[in-house]
Amino acid sequence: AAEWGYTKRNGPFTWAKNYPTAAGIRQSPVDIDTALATSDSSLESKPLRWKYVPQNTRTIVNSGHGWRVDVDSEGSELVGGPLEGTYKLQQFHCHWGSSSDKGSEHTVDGQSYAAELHLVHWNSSKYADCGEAADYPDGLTVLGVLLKVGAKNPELQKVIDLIPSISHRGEKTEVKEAIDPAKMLPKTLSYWTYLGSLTVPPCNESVTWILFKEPVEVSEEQLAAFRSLRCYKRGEECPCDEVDGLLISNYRPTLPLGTRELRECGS
Ligand SMILES: NS(=O)(=O)c1ccc(C(=O)NCc2cccc(F)c2F)cc1
Ligand SMILES: [Zn+2]
Repeated sequence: AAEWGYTKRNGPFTWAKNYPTAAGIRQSPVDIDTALATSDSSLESKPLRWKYVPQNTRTIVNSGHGWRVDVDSEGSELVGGPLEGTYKLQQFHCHWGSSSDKGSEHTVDGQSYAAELHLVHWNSSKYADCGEAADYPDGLTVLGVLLKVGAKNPELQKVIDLIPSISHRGEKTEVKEAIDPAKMLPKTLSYWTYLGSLTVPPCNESVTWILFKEPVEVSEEQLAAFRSLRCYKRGEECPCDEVDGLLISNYRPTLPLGTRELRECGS
């Protein structure tokens, strides 16, 4: 079957054909209607806490759907807030648009941001690895960070510097200069949280979403670098009808929150 992607032919509105879960009732992303959010004292009482090991960021790969930094989960942990048990960092990646007026996956009161960073964690208290965890409703937690145009982001610059060496799908390279995921998080830790899914096929409904309220800055040049990735393999012709196979946009439009609860912690 034609590989899923973000063009008319293989984009988000076609995914349910090969991935029926994509048509489920616990899908992500969603629009955060701030008026609907309920503040929850139990969230306030258990602060979200994380520990990352910068030296454990191993490789960066062009997945064909964007860049992804794979991490050695050992030594990392995410606890507290809405979470039960301990979650370990598996990878982080980004979503963006063809221009900086769009590109985030979650929107806030209908407003899109220029991009969105996802730090993907799996429940190591209950499951053996990320792949197994992805099959359970409490298996994964993704920390989402909204990115807006502004100053150059020094930590993300370490990713940008590696993009030329992973220009085509399937290419990967060692991350030599340690990238500290903690440095890519906003200063204030207020967040919204709800139960959702992977935002790409197979769209497993196994993600506790934690989306920070405060956006983090990234420069136009850095966003342009993201869009220079290609969605096809070196030596192959471009399959996608995207402008010469450039990955100019890789965000899924929002799905209905439905009857799901949206909670918030912090102002
Ligand atoms: N954008 S996001 O943050 O919601 C997101 C997070 C994780 C993954 C992932 O792990 N995919 C690989 C994967 C893992 C387990 C099972 C699978 F089928 C699978 F494709 C994809 C998207
Ligand atoms: Zn993502």
